Amino acid sequence: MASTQSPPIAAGEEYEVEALRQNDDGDGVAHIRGMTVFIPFLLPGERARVRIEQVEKRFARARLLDRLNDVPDRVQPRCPVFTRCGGCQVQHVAYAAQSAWKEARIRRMAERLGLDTGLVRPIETARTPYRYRNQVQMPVRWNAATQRVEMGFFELGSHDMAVTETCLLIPEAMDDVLRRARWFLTSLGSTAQFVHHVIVRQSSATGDMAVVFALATDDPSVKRSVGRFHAPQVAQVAVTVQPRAHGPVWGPTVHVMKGEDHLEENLCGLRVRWSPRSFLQVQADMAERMYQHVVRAAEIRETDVVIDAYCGIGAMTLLLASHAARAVGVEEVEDAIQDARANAKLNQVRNAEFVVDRVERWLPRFVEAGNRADVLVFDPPRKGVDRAAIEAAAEVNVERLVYVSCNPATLERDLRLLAARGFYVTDMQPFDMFPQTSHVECVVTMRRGL
Ligand SMILES: C[S@@+](CC[C@H](N)C(=O)[O-])C[C@H]1O[C@@H](n2cnc3c(N)ncnc32)[C@H](O)[C@@H]1O
Repeated sequence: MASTQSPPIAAGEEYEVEALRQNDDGDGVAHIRGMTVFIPFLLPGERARVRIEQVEKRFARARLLDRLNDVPDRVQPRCPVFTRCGGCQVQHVAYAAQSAWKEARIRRMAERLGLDTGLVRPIETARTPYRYRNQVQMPVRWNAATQRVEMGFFELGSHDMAVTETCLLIPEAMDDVLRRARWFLTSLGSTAQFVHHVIVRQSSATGDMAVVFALATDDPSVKRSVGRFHAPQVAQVAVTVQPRAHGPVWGPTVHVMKGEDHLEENLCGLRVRWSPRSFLQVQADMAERMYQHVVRAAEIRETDVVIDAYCGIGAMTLLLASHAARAVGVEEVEDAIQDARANAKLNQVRNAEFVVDRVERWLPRFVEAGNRADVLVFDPPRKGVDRAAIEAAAEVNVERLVYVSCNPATLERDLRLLAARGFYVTDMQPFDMFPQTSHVECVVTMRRGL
C-alpha cells in the first residue's frame, strides 16, 4: 500500500543546518528531521541557514541563504558566475582538498566493491588547476533588444544563460578568441540569431586554435558570413548545422570554411592530428601522464595483440603498438579514425590498425571470428561499456584489461560485471583531469583469474 505520510519538510521552509559530508556532485549533505538534504556550496563542518527548494521521496534540495562559519578548506571562487554556471561545482574548495575528495571517492568505490583500498594510488593532481582546458563549447544568443550577441553558460539543469565574458578553465588566448567571436557576431546583426554555440579548441603544442560555429540553419549565406571570422592564432574556421539549440551541439557534419582541416597536438612524443569531430582529452599534460600509466599498466610483451576500444584519434593505440606485435583501435566516429590512420602514418607506426565501428558490435564479431587478444583497453564515454562488449571481453581471452573511466558511477557498475567474469583489480589510479568540477578520471588495471 502506498504510504500516505507526508514528507517531514516542505519547500519554502527555512532551517539552520550543518553539512556532514559532500556528495559525489560536490554538494553538502545534511539531515533535517530524518531527511537527507543536499545543499550546493556548503562544505562539511559548515553551518548555514538554508531554504528547502525541492522535496522528493528520499531526499530534498535546499538553497544556501547564509553561511554561519567557514572551514579551512574553503577558498574564494575565482569565477563571478561560479554559483550559477553549471560547469564547475567545487571552485569554493582549495585545490588540495578537491583532489583529496576525488581520491576518497575512488577509495569508497573500492570499498563498496570489496577491494583492498591499498589498491588505490594517490591521485595525480593537475599542474594548473585553472585555465587547463583545450576546448570549450560556449552557448551564444542574439539579444534583439540590445542588438548584441551574448555569451555564457547554461545554468545547472536549465536553459537560462549565466552571461559571462570569460571562462577560467580555458587559456586566456581562447577567452580572447571567444570575446572576438562575440564582437564579430554582433557586427553581423540579426544573422547572429542563427548561431547557438561557438566552439573553440586549442593545440597546446602549437597554440593554434580552431573555431566552429554551431548554426540553427544551413543557409549558405549565413555559413559564408560566419566563415569570415578571423583572429590571431585561429588556424581553422568551421561550421556545423544543428537546428536544435537545446540538445546536441554538433550536427552530423562539419564544413571547414577557412584554413586547416585539423589542429596538430603533441602527445608523449607523437605528432597527432585532431579534427573538429574527433575527441581529445581536455588536458594534454594529464593525458600524457595517463597514457604513460596505461602503457605501464598493460605490461605489454612484444608478441602481444592489443585492442584499444574507444580509441578516438588513436594516440594511445600508437603508444601501445610501439610495445606490441599488433594493436587495433576501434572507434565509432569516422573522422576520428581518419585522424588515427593519418597519425599512424605521421609517426611511422606500421603495426596499428583502425576500425570504424561500435565497440559492442565489433568486439563480439572479433571473438566469433576466432580471434584472440592479450590486452584490452577500454576508454568509453561517460555511459561506460555496453553489456555486449563486457561479455565479449570475457570471451576474447585477454590476460590484462585496463579500464580508463571518466565516470566513477559507470566504472563501478562495469567493474562488478567484469569481476563476475573472472577479472580482478590489481591497481586503481585516479587522475584529476577536470579540476574545479566534480568529475574524476580513473584508470583501473585488471588481470584475468584462472
Ligand atoms: C573518452 S573518449 C576516449 C578516446 C581516446 N581513448 C583518447 O584517449 O583520446 C571515448 C571515445 O569513444 C567513442 N565512442 C563512444 N561510444 C562508442 C561506441 N559505442 N563504440 C566505439 N566508440 C565509441 C567516442 O567517439 C570517443 O572518441
